[in-house]
Amino acid sequence: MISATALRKIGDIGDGAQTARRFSLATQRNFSCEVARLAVRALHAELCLYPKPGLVSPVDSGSHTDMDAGTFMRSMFALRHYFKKICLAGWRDASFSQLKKLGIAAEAAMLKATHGVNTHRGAIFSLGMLCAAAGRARAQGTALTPAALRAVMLIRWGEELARHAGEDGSTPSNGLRVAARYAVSGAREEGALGLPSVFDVGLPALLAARKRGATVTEERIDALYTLMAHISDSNVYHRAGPQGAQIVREHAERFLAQGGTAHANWHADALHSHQVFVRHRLSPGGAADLLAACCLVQSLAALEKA
Ligand SMILES: CC(C)(COP(=O)(O)OP(=O)(O)OC[C@H]1O[C@@H](n2cnc3c(N)ncnc32)[C@H](O[C@H]2O[C@H](COP(=O)(O)OP(=O)(O)OP(=O)(O)O)[C@@H](O)[C@H]2O)[C@@H]1O)[C@@H](O)C(=O)NCCC(=O)NCCS
Ligand SMILES: Nc1ncnc2[nH]cnc12
Repeated sequence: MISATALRKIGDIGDGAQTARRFSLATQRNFSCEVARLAVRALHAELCLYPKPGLVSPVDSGSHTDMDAGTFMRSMFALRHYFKKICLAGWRDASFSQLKKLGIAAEAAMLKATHGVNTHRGAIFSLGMLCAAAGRARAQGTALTPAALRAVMLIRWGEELARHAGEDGSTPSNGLRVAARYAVSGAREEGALGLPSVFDVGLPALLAARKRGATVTEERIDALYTLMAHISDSNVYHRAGPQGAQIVREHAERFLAQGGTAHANWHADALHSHQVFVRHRLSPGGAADLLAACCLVQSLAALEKA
């Protein structure tokens, strides 16, 4: 467990209350609009990436029969106000229960837009917490670096996120059912630990690919496969149990062992995985959400440099 003092040091966090007063309402709104725009762009980038094994893209619906790229577009459109609101809430030092209310309302907006299909529940949670952390960081005059975002999230909402992970939830979810049946962790534990799969797994993979000169598509494909190899995706367990999770891990590990997108044949290999996943109805939706979260963290850091 990282101590609060160490986290403060990483985040270089100043006196939040005093710094917050220096910003006008218009500044707060403009910043929140920009963060919301980046969040929607991150979801769009994930959707457009192809070939993603078993996942929906503009090319096809992968392992899904109840949704396509249009469903995701409607969901994204419905979520844009949520990302702005949760960023502003973070700026204004909202409690976790206030953030949760926004998250629950966003889930309802998503379900209305998609006629009951869960397109982005994981993203509402992880990208929502990142938008709130970005707002809080900016209010405190803290840079939007990945380390600072994580530190701000854990310092301000870490305890409540940990409590949320231990709660049963008012309505049973696929994630809770999977956790009870297979004793695997999922989105709740990710949140409680400050999104380690984003900061310690996906983001380093994106950066490593960028460093070797990969294209944007290639760096995102590498990050997606790295996430698939590392996380317990409750969507995969829910649909196909531990055997399905084993198939996902094997494909991801093989792809990465061959060098990922640095391998000349990566596109054909990814297409092959896509076909196998569709045959088994596998869909690593949790990894897809976390990839979008990585893209958001990357663009927030770039915003800082601009
Ligand atoms: C904390 C919550 C996210 C609730 O989580 P819970 O554990 O209760 O589980 P789910 O409701 O199942 O939602 C979790 C979603 O998170 C994604 N996910 C999966 N594994 C991981 C992981 N290891 N790390 C991070 N994220 C993960 C995953 O999202 C994707 O899967 C979607 C499809 O899922 P599902 O509906 O199961 O799929 P189908 O196969 O279509 O199901 P059926 O039709 O068969 O039923 C896909 O679209 C991706 O989005 C999981 O879905 C959070 O919901 C919560 O607490 N909400 C309340 C609001 C709140 O507190 N907000 C806090 C402030 S923001
Ligand atoms: N592209 C995608 N396909 C299926 N499920 C997802 N969950 C998040 N993104 C997804």
